[in-house]
Amino acid sequence: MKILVINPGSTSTKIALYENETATTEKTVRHSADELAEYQDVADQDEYRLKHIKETLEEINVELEELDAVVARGGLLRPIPGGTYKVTETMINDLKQAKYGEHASNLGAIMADILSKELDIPAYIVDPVAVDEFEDIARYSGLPELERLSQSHALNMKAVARKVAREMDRSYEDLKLIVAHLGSGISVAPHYKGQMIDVNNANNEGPFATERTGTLPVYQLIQLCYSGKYTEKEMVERVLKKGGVYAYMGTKDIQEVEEKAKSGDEQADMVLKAMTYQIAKEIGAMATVLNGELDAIVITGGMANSQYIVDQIKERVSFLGPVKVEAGEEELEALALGALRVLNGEETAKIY
Ligand SMILES: Nc1ncnc2c1ncn2[C@@H]1O[C@H](COP(=O)(O)OP(=O)(O)O)[C@@H](O)[C@H]1O
Ligand SMILES: CCCC(=O)OP(=O)(O)O
Repeated sequence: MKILVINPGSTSTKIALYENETATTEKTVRHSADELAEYQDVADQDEYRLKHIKETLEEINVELEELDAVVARGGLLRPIPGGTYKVTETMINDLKQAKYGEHASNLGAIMADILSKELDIPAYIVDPVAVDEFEDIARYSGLPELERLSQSHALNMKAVARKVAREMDRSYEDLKLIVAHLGSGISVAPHYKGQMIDVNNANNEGPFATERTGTLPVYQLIQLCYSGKYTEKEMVERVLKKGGVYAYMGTKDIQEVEEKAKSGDEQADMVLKAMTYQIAKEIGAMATVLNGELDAIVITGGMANSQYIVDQIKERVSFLGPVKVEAGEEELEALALGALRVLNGEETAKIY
């Protein structure tokens, strides 16, 4: 089985070719803020990103016709259980309208659908960002009409949690973990015996991140919304794409900010310290969801590559339990294996 794996992130498109369980190629195409700024909506980037995917296949001498299936990271859909889903028209309609929000992962199913129709092969998504395993108590926000939504890095958090469980010689379904994914957005989730029973919404709650504000002071936010300074679209962009580290430092490159901090830039140092302070606070809050009983805290995602960032978080949370670092992400493999389970008949694809 030759499976094309597509993972569209906020700043990159990760592409892999799998031959059964083995990755024969993995490539990350980085997209600059200027390139992406040309597109009004996330869904408009489909042809631009597909061009990069097709060029990658050409570089490795793979004809499109050789592919047996395509699998992609799933986006902001209605809240659904985890698993592998067939890409369907209903799913595509919700994603194109951004019915549950704008996010780069919405492009996964959209691009997989185009290729699936072009090549007459099946298309799937696995553990999309909309995976919802909340306990009901976690759904309360404080206003009945605003229910909290589970929108997170579910795919990577679950894949990494399983990996850590294997390393601990335990089963994921036996463990109590807090997993913090530090990417363009940040998710901090308590995993209780294989279920992600709470998580800050990585789009608009919790710590500020590379490009996102996270939780904001709500009264001041209302005042800003009604100040006449910004349209609704501009406010959404400010919260999702132009907030967080970017708003303070004018860059989404955390390595650049770290270098500045290390060379004595006080603003850079404070911004990183404030972000790691908020991440540690969120981990502390999630520890209460597990009544303080946890087997490990797992730090993962792109920013987990930074010892500087990891050390600052560890300093504040180590008292809660052992901290394990799984830098980067396991998303491409998790996607490929999710598709393979369906292609091999071990699992039936769910319908959205
Ligand atoms: N070595 C590193 N040190 C610090 N930050 C890093 C490093 N590598 C990647 N990052 C940061 O990680 C973030 C991207 O993480 P990733 O998990 O790939 O996210 P996404 O898929 O959400 O774009 C970016 O903000 C990037 O600057
Ligand atoms: C919306 C949740 C997923 C998320 O934030 O992903 P990125 O960090 O890749 O933007």
